[in-house]
Amino acid sequence: MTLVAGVDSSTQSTKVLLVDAETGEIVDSGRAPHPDGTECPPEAWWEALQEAGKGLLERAEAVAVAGQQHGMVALDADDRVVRPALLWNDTRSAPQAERLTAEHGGPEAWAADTGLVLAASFTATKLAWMAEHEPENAAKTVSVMLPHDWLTMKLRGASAAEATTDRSDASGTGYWSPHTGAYVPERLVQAFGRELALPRVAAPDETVGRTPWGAIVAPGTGDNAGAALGLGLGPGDVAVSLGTSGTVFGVADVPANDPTGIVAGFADATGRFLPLVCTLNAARVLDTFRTLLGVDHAEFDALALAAAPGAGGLTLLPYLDGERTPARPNATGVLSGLTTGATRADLARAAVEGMLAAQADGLAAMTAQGMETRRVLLIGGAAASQAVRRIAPTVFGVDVEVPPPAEYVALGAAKQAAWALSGRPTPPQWKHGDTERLTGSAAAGSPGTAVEQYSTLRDETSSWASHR
Ligand SMILES: Nc1ncnc2c1ncn2[C@@H]1O[C@H](COP(=O)(O)OP(=O)(O)O)[C@@H](O)[C@H]1O
Ligand SMILES: O=C(CO)[C@@H](O)[C@H](O)COP(=O)(O)O
Repeated sequence: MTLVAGVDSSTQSTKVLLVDAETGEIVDSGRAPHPDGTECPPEAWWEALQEAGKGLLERAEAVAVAGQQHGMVALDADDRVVRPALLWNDTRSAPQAERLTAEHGGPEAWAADTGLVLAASFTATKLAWMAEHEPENAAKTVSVMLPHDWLTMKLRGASAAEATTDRSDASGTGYWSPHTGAYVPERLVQAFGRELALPRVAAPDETVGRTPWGAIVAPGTGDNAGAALGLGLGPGDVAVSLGTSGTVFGVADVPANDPTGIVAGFADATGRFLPLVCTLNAARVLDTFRTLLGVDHAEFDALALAAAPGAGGLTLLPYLDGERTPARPNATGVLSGLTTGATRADLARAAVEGMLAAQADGLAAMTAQGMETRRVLLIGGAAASQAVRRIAPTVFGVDVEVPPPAEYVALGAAKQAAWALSGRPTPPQWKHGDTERLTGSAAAGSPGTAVEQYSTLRDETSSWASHR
């Protein structure tokens, strides 16, 4: 049996899958946690990769790394990390996002040039923040790359000069064009004040190097593009991924061009495109309320499912760690409609409904961008929640399909590794088990539903100074 390994270096942990290259059957897996926080020394990801991949990686004939998008890994002339990586969910560069947008052509020009309207998540704004706030670190920086680029370089034992990235992760920087497939050096200079060495953008199925044990290394990819590849998304398929981030995405033949900035014009891992909406708050919203209620996952689900739809009028605006969609980087959560009649069950239900309603906004934005939605697939850590599965169709107003539980990002990375190893023109078509289909009754947005409660509160709070 030919084995390949797929790595998902995501926000909270590293997951490694060892997979049969022919069938996609998962033979073995490992996992290791990452430190908490919105900045992280890249060495911690490398240690987690060693731990999660112990006894697995050396058995693989090909390896690929998918990773959390956008994180700024800045390196000096000796390829040493200059400062802890600023992650996609770090909102400190929101003022730089606003300034760069205003000073250099406005949202339309950025969307046309880079597929993105700048938000604090994107790498360009993090570079601008470092240039403004840490001039000594900025002066030392000679190259910049993304988490999966850095890990891929480490796996190959390569130097920064030899480093590679892929289209999907390059498309989340703010200095790469999905239209031309090339970097846009002027945008990088506008952000950082000067040029920097950037990783070469490899072809989707390229072999970019070898590991010390002789396995081939594929280019890797951003985590959402990894999930799209792992799921084998086709026309009309839209994935909703509930990890630290909540993401709504599908594959397309042309890049999105959304001057409102809600839908990002990313590229995918196969040569196509990946329109995507991202919220900063998803699985951790449930973690926070679960901890406050002092219950485990199963007890939390039972509570949420015991409450009536609408949670007795209790409504959560789930922007606990600031928010990207809508663009409220300094926002905090808001709980509205609290009465003496509120129950623990209402509180759990409000958390689930508020988190899902924010994703419903993402689905609506994808439709507004012309993305056809024939099937909604629910994945990510919080898709394991029975409450999320049962409540999602009622909040989204459409049936939801849950694929068999798996780490689809790591599976996508493994599929890319198998593709590079095979030398074939297209990725392997691995079969998954059957999806579970869940049906809801309430239509999204109709009066009295969670979406209506959420959107009213969302709009009412838009004028709050703390939410602008
Ligand atoms: N049964 C469950 N119910 C709700 N949330 C869950 C459940 N199992 C795991 N999670 C949550 O999923 C999250 C991790 O998901 P994951 O997709 O790996 O995140 P990330 O990709 O951001 O690292 C954690 O916040 C965890 O608490
Ligand atoms: O910023 C984005 C997408 O634009 C996030 O989706 C990150 O890529 C992190 O993903 P998770 O670790 O939450 O899966």
